[in-house]
Amino acid sequence: MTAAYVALEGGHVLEGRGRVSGTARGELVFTTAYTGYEESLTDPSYEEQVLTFSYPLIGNYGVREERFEDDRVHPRAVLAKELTEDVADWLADEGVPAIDHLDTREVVTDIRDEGAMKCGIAVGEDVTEEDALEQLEACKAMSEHTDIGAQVSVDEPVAHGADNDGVDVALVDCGAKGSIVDSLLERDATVHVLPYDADEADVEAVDPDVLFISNGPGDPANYEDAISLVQTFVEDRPVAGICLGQQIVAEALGGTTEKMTFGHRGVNQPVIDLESGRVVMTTQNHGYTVDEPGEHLEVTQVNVNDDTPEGLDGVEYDVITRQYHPEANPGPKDTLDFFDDVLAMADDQSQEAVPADD
Ligand SMILES: NC(=O)CC[C@H](N)C(=O)O
Repeated sequence: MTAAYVALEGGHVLEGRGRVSGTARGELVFTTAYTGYEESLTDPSYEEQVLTFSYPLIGNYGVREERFEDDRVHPRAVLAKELTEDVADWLADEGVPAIDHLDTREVVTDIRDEGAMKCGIAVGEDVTEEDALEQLEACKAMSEHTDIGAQVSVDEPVAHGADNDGVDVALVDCGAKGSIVDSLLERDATVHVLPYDADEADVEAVDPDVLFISNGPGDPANYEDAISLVQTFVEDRPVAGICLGQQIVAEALGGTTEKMTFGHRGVNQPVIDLESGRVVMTTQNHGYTVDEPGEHLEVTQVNVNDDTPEGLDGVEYDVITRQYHPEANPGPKDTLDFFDDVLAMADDQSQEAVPADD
Protein backbone atom coordinates (compact mmCIF):
# COMPACT_ATOMS: atom_id res chain seq x y z
CA MET A 1 0.00 0.00 0.00
CA THR A 2 1.23 3.47 -0.89
CA ALA A 3 1.78 5.53 2.24
CA ALA A 4 -0.27 8.70 2.59
CA TYR A 5 -0.19 11.41 5.28
CA VAL A 6 -2.16 14.58 5.92
CA ALA A 7 -0.52 16.97 8.43
CA LEU A 8 -3.03 19.37 9.94
CA GLU A 9 -2.30 22.80 11.39
CA GLY A 10 -1.28 22.12 15.00
CA GLY A 11 0.77 19.08 13.98
CA HIS A 12 -1.82 16.27 14.11
CA VAL A 13 -1.09 13.79 11.27
CA LEU A 14 -3.74 11.54 9.67
CA GLU A 15 -2.93 8.43 7.67
CA GLY A 16 -4.85 7.09 4.67
CA ARG A 17 -4.39 5.09 1.48
CA GLY A 18 -2.32 6.73 -1.24
CA ARG A 19 -4.15 6.83 -4.59
CA VAL A 20 -2.04 9.38 -6.44
CA SER A 21 1.55 10.04 -5.33
CA GLY A 22 3.08 13.44 -4.76
CA THR A 23 3.37 16.20 -2.19
CA ALA A 24 1.13 19.23 -1.81
CA ARG A 25 -0.04 21.91 0.59
CA GLY A 26 -3.01 24.19 0.80
CA GLU A 27 -5.98 25.37 2.81
CA LEU A 28 -7.95 22.32 3.97
CA VAL A 29 -11.68 22.66 3.23
CA PHE A 30 -14.63 20.28 2.81
CA THR A 31 -17.64 20.09 0.54
CA THR A 32 -20.80 18.23 1.47
CA ALA A 33 -21.86 17.89 -2.19
CA TYR A 34 -22.88 14.32 -3.02
CA THR A 35 -22.75 14.91 -6.78
CA GLY A 36 -20.77 17.24 -8.98
CA TYR A 37 -17.23 16.10 -8.28
CA GLU A 38 -16.26 16.76 -11.94
CA GLU A 39 -17.46 20.38 -11.63
CA SER A 40 -15.98 20.94 -8.16
CA LEU A 41 -12.56 19.58 -9.05
CA THR A 42 -12.35 21.88 -12.09
CA ASP A 43 -13.73 24.96 -10.30
CA PRO A 44 -10.92 27.59 -10.25
CA SER A 45 -12.17 28.85 -6.87
CA TYR A 46 -10.50 25.79 -5.27
CA GLU A 47 -7.02 26.97 -6.33
CA GLU A 48 -4.52 26.63 -3.43
CA GLN A 49 -6.96 24.48 -1.42
CA VAL A 50 -7.03 20.81 -0.47
CA LEU A 51 -10.54 19.51 -1.02
CA THR A 52 -12.13 16.91 1.25
CA PHE A 53 -15.32 15.25 0.06
CA SER A 54 -17.58 14.41 3.00
CA TYR A 55 -19.79 12.21 0.79
CA PRO A 56 -18.21 8.76 1.14
CA LEU A 57 -18.02 7.60 -2.50
CA ILE A 58 -16.63 9.89 -5.16
CA GLY A 59 -16.50 8.89 -8.82
CA ASN A 60 -19.48 6.55 -9.11
CA TYR A 61 -20.68 8.01 -12.44
CA GLY A 62 -17.32 8.41 -14.17
CA VAL A 63 -15.40 11.42 -15.44
CA ARG A 64 -16.78 13.37 -18.41
CA GLU A 65 -15.00 16.34 -19.93
CA GLU A 66 -18.26 18.03 -20.88
CA ARG A 67 -18.90 18.56 -17.17
CA PHE A 68 -15.61 20.37 -16.57
CA GLU A 69 -15.67 24.03 -15.51
CA ASP A 70 -12.10 24.66 -16.66
CA ASP A 71 -9.33 22.80 -18.47
CA ARG A 72 -7.55 21.58 -15.34
CA VAL A 73 -8.07 20.36 -11.78
CA HIS A 74 -7.66 23.21 -9.28
CA PRO A 75 -7.44 21.79 -5.74
CA ARG A 76 -3.82 21.03 -4.81
CA ALA A 77 -4.85 17.60 -3.44
CA VAL A 78 -8.00 15.54 -2.89
CA LEU A 79 -9.13 13.65 0.22
CA ALA A 80 -12.02 11.18 0.37
CA LYS A 81 -13.38 8.06 2.05
CA GLU A 82 -13.34 6.23 -1.28
CA LEU A 83 -12.30 7.35 -4.75
CA THR A 84 -13.12 5.23 -7.81
CA GLU A 85 -10.47 4.19 -10.33
CA ASP A 86 -11.89 6.70 -12.83
CA VAL A 87 -11.29 9.64 -10.55
CA ALA A 88 -7.91 8.37 -9.31
CA ASP A 89 -6.75 7.91 -12.94
CA TRP A 90 -7.92 11.41 -13.82
CA LEU A 91 -6.13 12.95 -10.83
CA ALA A 92 -2.99 10.95 -11.70
CA ASP A 93 -3.08 12.36 -15.24
CA GLU A 94 -3.41 15.83 -13.73
CA GLY A 95 -0.59 15.24 -11.21
CA VAL A 96 -2.85 15.98 -8.24
CA PRO A 97 -2.08 13.88 -5.13
CA ALA A 98 -5.06 11.95 -3.78
CA ILE A 99 -5.72 10.00 -0.60
CA ASP A 100 -8.70 7.82 0.33
CA HIS A 101 -9.61 5.37 3.11
CA LEU A 102 -9.50 8.40 5.40
CA ASP A 103 -12.02 8.92 8.16
CA THR A 104 -13.43 12.01 6.48
CA ARG A 105 -15.87 12.44 9.39
CA GLU A 106 -12.83 13.21 11.55
CA VAL A 107 -11.39 15.61 8.95
CA VAL A 108 -14.71 17.46 8.67
CA THR A 109 -15.14 17.61 12.45
CA ASP A 110 -11.64 19.07 12.80
CA ILE A 111 -12.38 21.73 10.18
CA ARG A 112 -15.73 22.57 11.77
CA ASP A 113 -14.11 22.91 15.21
CA GLU A 114 -10.89 24.66 14.22
CA GLY A 115 -11.87 26.34 10.93
CA ALA A 116 -10.39 25.94 7.46
CA MET A 117 -6.70 25.34 8.16
CA LYS A 118 -3.32 24.91 6.51
CA CYS A 119 -2.32 21.32 5.71
CA GLY A 120 0.53 19.36 4.18
CA ILE A 121 0.14 16.20 2.08
CA ALA A 122 2.66 13.47 1.30
CA VAL A 123 1.80 10.36 -0.75
CA GLY A 124 4.25 7.75 -2.11
CA GLU A 125 6.09 4.49 -1.52
CA ASP A 126 8.73 6.02 0.71
CA VAL A 127 7.12 9.10 2.21
CA THR A 128 6.95 9.68 5.96
CA GLU A 129 4.94 11.85 8.34
CA GLU A 130 7.88 14.25 8.28
CA ASP A 131 7.33 14.90 4.57
CA ALA A 132 3.74 15.95 5.24
CA LEU A 133 4.86 18.13 8.17
CA GLU A 134 7.44 19.81 5.92
CA GLN A 135 4.68 20.67 3.44
CA LEU A 136 2.59 22.06 6.30
CA GLU A 137 5.51 24.21 7.39
CA ALA A 138 5.76 25.72 3.89
CA CYS A 139 2.00 26.32 3.56
CA LYS A 140 0.87 29.96 3.28
CA ALA A 141 -2.40 31.32 4.63
CA MET A 142 -4.94 31.99 1.88
CA SER A 143 -4.77 35.78 2.29
CA GLU A 144 -1.00 35.63 1.66
CA HIS A 145 -1.63 34.50 -1.93
CA THR A 146 -1.83 38.13 -2.93
CA ASP A 147 -1.73 37.59 -6.73
CA ILE A 148 -3.79 34.40 -6.92
CA GLY A 149 -5.90 35.86 -9.74
CA ALA A 150 -2.89 35.52 -12.06
CA GLN A 151 -2.97 31.73 -11.59
CA VAL A 152 -6.54 31.34 -12.84
CA SER A 153 -7.38 34.24 -15.19
CA VAL A 154 -7.05 34.62 -18.95
CA ASP A 155 -3.90 36.52 -19.98
CA GLU A 156 -5.58 38.48 -22.77
CA PRO A 157 -9.19 39.50 -23.47
CA VAL A 158 -11.23 36.79 -25.23
CA ALA A 159 -14.67 37.36 -26.81
CA HIS A 160 -17.35 34.66 -26.96
CA GLY A 161 -20.61 34.86 -28.91
CA ALA A 162 -19.55 37.81 -31.06
CA ASP A 163 -22.52 37.13 -33.40
CA ASN A 164 -25.08 37.13 -30.60
CA ASP A 165 -27.70 39.87 -30.63
CA GLY A 166 -28.05 40.40 -26.89
CA VAL A 167 -26.20 42.63 -24.48
CA ASP A 168 -22.43 43.00 -24.20
CA VAL A 169 -21.01 41.69 -20.95
CA ALA A 170 -17.50 42.50 -19.70
CA LEU A 171 -16.74 39.48 -17.52
CA VAL A 172 -13.74 40.17 -15.30
CA ASP A 173 -12.17 36.72 -15.04
CA CYS A 174 -10.90 36.19 -11.51
CA GLY A 175 -11.19 32.42 -12.13
CA ALA A 176 -14.56 32.24 -13.87
CA LYS A 177 -16.37 28.92 -14.10
CA GLY A 178 -17.14 27.94 -17.70
CA SER A 179 -20.82 27.59 -16.94
CA ILE A 180 -21.08 31.29 -16.07
CA VAL A 181 -19.93 32.12 -19.60
CA ASP A 182 -22.31 29.45 -20.98
CA SER A 183 -25.27 30.81 -18.98
CA LEU A 184 -24.70 34.25 -20.51
CA LEU A 185 -24.17 32.91 -24.05
CA GLU A 186 -27.37 30.85 -23.83
CA ARG A 187 -29.16 34.14 -23.21
CA ASP A 188 -27.76 35.64 -26.40
CA ALA A 189 -25.14 37.84 -24.72
CA THR A 190 -21.72 38.55 -26.14
CA VAL A 191 -19.21 37.81 -23.39
CA HIS A 192 -15.93 39.73 -23.34
CA VAL A 193 -13.74 37.85 -20.88
CA LEU A 194 -11.15 40.25 -19.44
CA PRO A 195 -8.08 39.48 -17.30
CA TYR A 196 -8.47 39.81 -13.51
CA ASP A 197 -6.17 42.87 -13.61
CA ALA A 198 -7.95 44.61 -16.50
CA ASP A 199 -7.88 48.41 -16.35
CA GLU A 200 -10.38 51.10 -17.29
CA ALA A 201 -9.20 51.20 -20.92
CA ASP A 202 -9.67 47.42 -21.30
CA VAL A 203 -13.29 47.79 -20.19
CA GLU A 204 -13.90 50.90 -22.34
CA ALA A 205 -12.50 48.99 -25.33
CA VAL A 206 -15.42 46.52 -25.22
CA ASP A 207 -18.00 49.17 -24.27
CA PRO A 208 -20.08 46.74 -22.19
CA ASP A 209 -23.70 47.04 -21.11
CA VAL A 210 -22.76 45.43 -17.80
CA LEU A 211 -19.57 44.91 -15.81
CA PHE A 212 -19.68 41.39 -14.35
CA ILE A 213 -17.14 40.22 -11.73
CA SER A 214 -16.66 36.45 -11.65
CA ASN A 215 -16.13 33.91 -8.90
CA GLY A 216 -12.55 33.07 -8.00
CA PRO A 217 -10.09 31.85 -5.38
CA GLY A 218 -8.54 33.60 -2.41
CA ASP A 219 -9.17 36.73 -0.40
CA PRO A 220 -11.37 39.34 -2.13
CA ALA A 221 -9.32 42.18 -0.59
CA ASN A 222 -6.39 41.11 -2.79
CA TYR A 223 -8.25 41.89 -6.05
CA GLU A 224 -7.39 45.59 -6.09
CA ASP A 225 -7.75 46.08 -9.85
CA ALA A 226 -11.25 44.58 -9.98
CA ILE A 227 -12.26 46.61 -6.91
CA SER A 228 -11.13 49.77 -8.64
CA LEU A 229 -13.00 48.86 -11.87
CA VAL A 230 -16.25 48.60 -9.93
CA GLN A 231 -15.60 52.01 -8.34
CA THR A 232 -14.87 53.54 -11.75
CA PHE A 233 -17.86 52.14 -13.64
CA VAL A 234 -20.67 51.79 -11.10
CA GLU A 235 -22.02 55.29 -11.65
CA ASP A 236 -22.73 54.78 -15.33
CA ARG A 237 -22.88 51.04 -16.00
CA PRO A 238 -24.74 48.18 -14.32
CA VAL A 239 -22.55 45.89 -12.21
CA ALA A 240 -23.09 42.21 -11.36
CA GLY A 241 -21.07 39.66 -9.44
CA ILE A 242 -21.04 36.03 -8.38
CA CYS A 243 -19.39 34.75 -5.19
CA LEU A 244 -15.94 36.42 -5.16
CA GLY A 245 -17.68 38.96 -7.42
CA GLN A 246 -20.19 39.84 -4.69
CA GLN A 247 -17.34 40.24 -2.20
CA ILE A 248 -15.35 42.47 -4.58
CA VAL A 249 -18.40 44.66 -5.24
CA ALA A 250 -18.93 45.07 -1.49
CA GLU A 251 -15.25 45.94 -0.94
CA ALA A 252 -15.48 48.48 -3.77
CA LEU A 253 -18.59 50.26 -2.51
CA GLY A 254 -17.68 50.84 1.12
CA GLY A 255 -18.61 47.43 2.54
CA THR A 256 -16.35 44.94 4.26
CA THR A 257 -15.63 41.21 3.95
CA GLU A 258 -14.37 38.71 6.49
CA LYS A 259 -13.14 35.13 6.59
CA MET A 260 -15.70 32.58 7.78
CA THR A 261 -14.73 29.75 10.12
CA PHE A 262 -15.15 26.95 7.58
CA GLY A 263 -17.30 28.51 4.85
CA HIS A 264 -20.12 27.07 2.76
CA ARG A 265 -19.30 24.33 0.27
CA GLY A 266 -22.06 22.05 -0.95
CA VAL A 267 -25.19 21.83 -3.06
CA ASN A 268 -27.97 22.23 -0.51
CA GLN A 269 -27.48 25.63 1.07
CA PRO A 270 -30.90 27.23 1.68
CA VAL A 271 -31.25 30.89 0.79
CA ILE A 272 -34.26 33.12 1.45
CA ASP A 273 -35.21 36.14 -0.61
CA LEU A 274 -36.18 38.75 1.96
CA GLU A 275 -38.79 40.45 -0.21
CA SER A 276 -40.67 37.46 -1.66
CA GLY A 277 -40.02 35.01 1.18
CA ARG A 278 -39.10 32.40 -1.46
CA VAL A 279 -36.47 29.87 -0.36
CA VAL A 280 -34.13 28.35 -2.95
CA MET A 281 -31.57 25.58 -2.61
CA THR A 282 -28.19 26.73 -3.83
CA THR A 283 -24.76 25.45 -4.69
CA GLN A 284 -21.92 27.18 -2.86
CA ASN A 285 -18.17 27.28 -2.53
CA HIS A 286 -16.83 30.12 -0.44
CA GLY A 287 -14.76 30.82 2.68
CA TYR A 288 -15.16 34.60 2.84
CA THR A 289 -18.39 36.54 3.26
CA VAL A 290 -19.63 40.10 3.13
CA ASP A 291 -19.65 41.38 6.69
CA GLU A 292 -21.02 44.94 6.31
CA PRO A 293 -22.57 45.79 2.92
CA GLY A 294 -22.01 49.54 3.37
CA GLU A 295 -24.46 52.33 2.57
CA HIS A 296 -24.56 51.79 -1.21
CA LEU A 297 -25.72 48.15 -1.04
CA GLU A 298 -28.69 46.48 0.54
CA VAL A 299 -28.91 42.82 1.52
CA THR A 300 -31.78 41.18 -0.42
CA GLN A 301 -31.14 37.48 0.30
CA VAL A 302 -29.62 35.67 3.28
CA ASN A 303 -28.49 32.15 4.12
CA VAL A 304 -31.20 30.45 6.18
CA ASN A 305 -28.60 28.57 8.27
CA ASP A 306 -26.50 31.51 9.43
CA ASP A 307 -28.01 34.75 8.06
CA THR A 308 -24.91 35.65 6.02
CA PRO A 309 -25.61 37.87 2.97
CA GLU A 310 -26.40 35.87 -0.19
CA GLY A 311 -27.68 38.65 -2.44
CA LEU A 312 -27.01 42.38 -2.68
CA ASP A 313 -28.73 45.15 -4.63
CA GLY A 314 -27.45 48.66 -5.26
CA VAL A 315 -29.29 51.34 -3.28
CA GLU A 316 -28.79 54.07 -5.87
CA TYR A 317 -26.79 52.17 -8.51
CA ASP A 318 -27.77 49.29 -10.84
CA VAL A 319 -26.04 46.46 -9.00
CA ILE A 320 -27.06 42.82 -8.38
CA THR A 321 -24.79 40.18 -6.87
CA ARG A 322 -25.04 36.67 -5.48
CA GLN A 323 -22.81 34.88 -2.97
CA TYR A 324 -23.98 31.43 -4.15
CA HIS A 325 -23.50 30.01 -7.64
CA PRO A 326 -26.60 30.72 -9.73
CA GLU A 327 -25.05 28.94 -12.73
CA ALA A 328 -25.64 25.81 -10.65
CA ASN A 329 -22.90 23.48 -11.85
CA PRO A 330 -23.14 21.27 -9.92
CA GLY A 331 -26.36 21.57 -8.21
CA PRO A 332 -29.90 22.66 -7.99
CA LYS A 333 -30.99 24.87 -10.85
CA ASP A 334 -33.34 26.99 -8.71
CA THR A 335 -31.36 30.16 -9.30
CA LEU A 336 -30.68 30.45 -13.05
CA ASP A 337 -33.06 33.42 -13.25
CA PHE A 338 -30.24 35.57 -11.83
CA PHE A 339 -28.80 35.69 -15.37
CA ASP A 340 -32.13 36.87 -16.77
CA ASP A 341 -32.24 39.60 -14.12
CA VAL A 342 -28.68 40.76 -14.85
CA LEU A 343 -29.25 40.86 -18.60
CA ALA A 344 -32.59 42.68 -18.17
CA MET A 345 -30.81 45.27 -15.98
CA ALA A 346 -28.12 45.67 -18.67
CA ASP A 347 -30.68 45.85 -21.46
CA ASP A 348 -32.70 48.57 -19.68
CA GLN A 349 -29.60 50.64 -19.25
CA SER A 350 -28.55 50.24 -22.90
CA GLN A 351 -32.08 51.30 -24.07
CA GLU A 352 -31.79 54.42 -21.89
CA ALA A 353 -28.44 55.22 -23.49
CA VAL A 354 -30.03 55.27 -26.99
CA PRO A 355 -31.34 58.79 -27.75
CA ALA A 356 -35.13 58.70 -28.16
CA ASP A 357 -36.55 59.40 -31.66
CA ASP A 358 -38.44 62.69 -31.99
N1 LIG B 1 -16.39 30.59 -5.35
C1 LIG B 1 -15.83 31.76 -5.09
O1 LIG B 1 -15.89 32.71 -5.88
C2 LIG B 1 -15.06 31.88 -3.82
C3 LIG B 1 -14.83 33.29 -3.37
C4 LIG B 1 -13.75 33.46 -2.30
N2 LIG B 1 -12.49 32.99 -2.77
C5 LIG B 1 -14.16 32.74 -1.04
O2 LIG B 1 -13.63 31.72 -0.72
O3 LIG B 1 -15.05 33.18 -0.36
